[in-house]
Amino acid sequence: MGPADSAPPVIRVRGLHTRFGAQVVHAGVDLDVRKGEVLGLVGGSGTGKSVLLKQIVGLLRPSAGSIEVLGKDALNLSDRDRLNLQSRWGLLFQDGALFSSLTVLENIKVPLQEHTTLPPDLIEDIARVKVGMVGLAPDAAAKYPSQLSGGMRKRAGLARALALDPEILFLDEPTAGLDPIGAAAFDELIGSLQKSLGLTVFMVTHDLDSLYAICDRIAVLIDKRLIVGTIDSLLQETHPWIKDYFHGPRGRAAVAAHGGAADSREG
Ligand SMILES: Nc1ncnc2c1ncn2[C@@H]1O[C@H](COP(=O)(O)OP(=O)(O)OP(=O)(O)O)[C@@H](O)[C@H]1O
Repeated sequence: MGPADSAPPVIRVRGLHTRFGAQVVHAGVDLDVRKGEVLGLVGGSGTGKSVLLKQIVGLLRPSAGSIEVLGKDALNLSDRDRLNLQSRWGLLFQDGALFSSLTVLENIKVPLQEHTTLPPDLIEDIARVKVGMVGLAPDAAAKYPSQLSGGMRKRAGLARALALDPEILFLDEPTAGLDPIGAAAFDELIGSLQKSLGLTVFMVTHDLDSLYAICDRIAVLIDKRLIVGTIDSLLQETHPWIKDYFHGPRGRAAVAAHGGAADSREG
């Protein structure tokens, strides 16, 4: 069931360094994201998770190192190749980042209008399919973002991220701001879309429930580098931050909710 270890990585980061003035954020980050896996990126506040995501999608440039996405050198792309690569991933930021002056349907149409030459009626049909795909009622299509709940806005943002049938889905704190039931429903939606569409998912999160529910592997940003493993392997790590994170009260609650066995490993 799990993604094959032998498949070439969809995202490959090597020797990444990031510096903002005197502040060093990353000092030798290495990462392989495998095709078809859900990788969760966690770490303390301000450790550089969002910066890493932005670097992978080309919104920020690292100080040194290499980033390959879908076999392309993401730091040295022509404008044409960049546009082409951007059409192969979907991006969902925390608040959905919808255009407030456009309806849900119009928001979903934007990437189709920007990246394809499909006729308007086909774009309309595709956008309506995406509305259904993320579990929004058909009448949500005509609403403006301000008329939606936080959960609906996230779903609309997800529909837009899926507009071009991407190979990779990037999510930054997808469940932030949702109540536990809404967050669990959103996790379930991402998990089922990932399976049915064969997506590779790269997700920055603070949500331990999300890690247990849908992540195949977890990358922990710690001491300016990444430690990558499965939940089971990370439960055995001795680094104090990782121990606190997975064995602390929230970690125990997540284990209890998802039927894991962290406590038995603590003794
Ligand atoms: N464009 C930028 N210019 C200068 N400093 C930046 C920039 N973007 C981020 N930083 C700094 O880099 C550090 C890492 O920021 P980042 O947003 O990646 O943290 P994070 O791990 O996502 O944190 P959180 O979990 O709190 O969202 C922070 O100290 C932040 O202030």
